[in-house]
Amino acid sequence: MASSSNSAVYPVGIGAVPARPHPRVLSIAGSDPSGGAGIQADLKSIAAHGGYGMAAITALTAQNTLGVSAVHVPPVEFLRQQLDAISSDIDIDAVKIGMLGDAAVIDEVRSWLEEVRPAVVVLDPVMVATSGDRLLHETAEASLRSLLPLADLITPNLPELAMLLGEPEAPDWATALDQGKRLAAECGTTVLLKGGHLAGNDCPDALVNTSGLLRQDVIEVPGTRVDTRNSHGTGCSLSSALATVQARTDDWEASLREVKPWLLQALATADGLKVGKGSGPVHHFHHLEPALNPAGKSGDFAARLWAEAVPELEAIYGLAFIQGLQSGRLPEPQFNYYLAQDAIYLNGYSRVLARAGALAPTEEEQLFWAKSSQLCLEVESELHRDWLSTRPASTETGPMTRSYVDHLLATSASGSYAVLLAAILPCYWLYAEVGQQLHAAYVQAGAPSDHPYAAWLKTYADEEFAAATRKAIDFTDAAAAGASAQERKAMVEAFAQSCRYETAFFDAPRLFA
Ligand SMILES: Nc1ncnc2c1ncn2[C@@H]1O[C@H](COP(=O)(O)OP(=O)(O)OP(=O)(O)O)[C@@H](O)[C@H]1O
Ligand SMILES: Cc1ncc(CO)c(N)n1
Repeated sequence: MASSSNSAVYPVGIGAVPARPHPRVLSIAGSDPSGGAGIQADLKSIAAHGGYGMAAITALTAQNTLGVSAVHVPPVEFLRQQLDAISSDIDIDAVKIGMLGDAAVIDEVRSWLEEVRPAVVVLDPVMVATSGDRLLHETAEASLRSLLPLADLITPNLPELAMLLGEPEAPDWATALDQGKRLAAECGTTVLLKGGHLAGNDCPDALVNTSGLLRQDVIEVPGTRVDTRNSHGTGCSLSSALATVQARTDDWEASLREVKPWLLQALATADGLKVGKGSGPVHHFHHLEPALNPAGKSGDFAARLWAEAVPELEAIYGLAFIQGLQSGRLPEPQFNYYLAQDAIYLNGYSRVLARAGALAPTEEEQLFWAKSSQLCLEVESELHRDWLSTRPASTETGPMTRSYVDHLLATSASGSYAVLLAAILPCYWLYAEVGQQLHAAYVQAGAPSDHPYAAWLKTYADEEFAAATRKAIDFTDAAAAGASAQERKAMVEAFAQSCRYETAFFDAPRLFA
């Protein structure tokens, strides 16, 4: 949770380049109709990093996750028309260059680059697809070499690195680093060495520049290999993400450190996309999926419950209370009302959690609920000590608070552990989800210190609470596995009802404060 919010920080302007929250990024690359590589991957990757993506198509491929079956390179005059149409109208903050196809295309791109001189140029020297198919005509390799000095960053994989130097492929990382240094010195640019083609558990990358442009000649960013065959388009995705982030940070090391965890997570979640029979694409937008959403584990009861929560979550984000909490424009009496009602609610919720402990079938669960019950009371007294002691707020139980707690108490009186857990869960799950989003939005806005609810928002994204939520989800899931069909139906109803109360609870300050 913490890392995803870190990557949302937009620096306020480092070096000479002002921070641009939505860099305009152009991909000059080939089309992959199956969507995993080429311009399709680039546009997703640029958007995933907050950029505005554009694409001038150098070549059309007919390919899928199994391989490339045909390549068509349209007349270069038409590529030039695309490039001119863009640059005559739009200021381009960064360019990513991918598949070029043949020497005529390379010449055209070189002539355009020399004229337009975009601030950031990342060149991914694409030669061979993951499937082994050629994407650059063999006779164009020398032309490609002559394009390298026009780039700020080159991102070869190990076979491409070897080809650019005219040497055999590096058998290990040390040799690759040595080759990278020589290539960087030869063409006077920064080289990003990629470890994807290494054998073994590690997947390191390294920025190399021997002319003093970096903090040191070699900056290595380690990575653990993700066990997946779905890595189609990782190179495209990485280079376009780097171009986008670099336009914001003007710092290659910072850019790589931001992009690499995103790419690793995109690989780690790739299998869930279920695209194609071969090497499928990575999941560019994994960070938009609720972190606690168990959708990947199809068949799980929790996923069934989550489907009930999604519309409610959307309603919550639409509430004036939540929007005001996020923008800081929420009237203070509403905030105070919310805090006071939350304290009252936590007291009732604590009793319900204690009941779950009493019904729990295992000691692990009994302990978890007993501890959670206690924690609730601690948070209640903290609310009184730190927040409510200095704020005027009624101590009367509001109508929504009463209804919600009554619903929980009634469910606990039914005696079914499984149904009780389903009723308990939304308070964890929706709260964790909303808290995480609110906190991420606050960080993304530059964590303004004059935000009246800053201190509150900071307490929201709590990894320990997220971990407890995951446990609560797992216990509910396990309870459902042993429940009758009738009980499972009651679980869904109890869960959905609590979700509705969660929304109503957030809306109550507007109505009753
Ligand atoms: N299985 C993996 N686990 C973790 N990281 C990986 C994995 N495969 C590739 N990477 C990372 O993905 C990026 C691309 O590396 P790679 O060497 O595979 O480039 P490439 O061959 O140009 O990619 P492509 O597969 O798109 O042709 C690098 O950051 C690399 O470290
Ligand atoms: C169009 C296109 N560009 C790049 C690659 C490299 O992954 C690919 N497979 N297809």
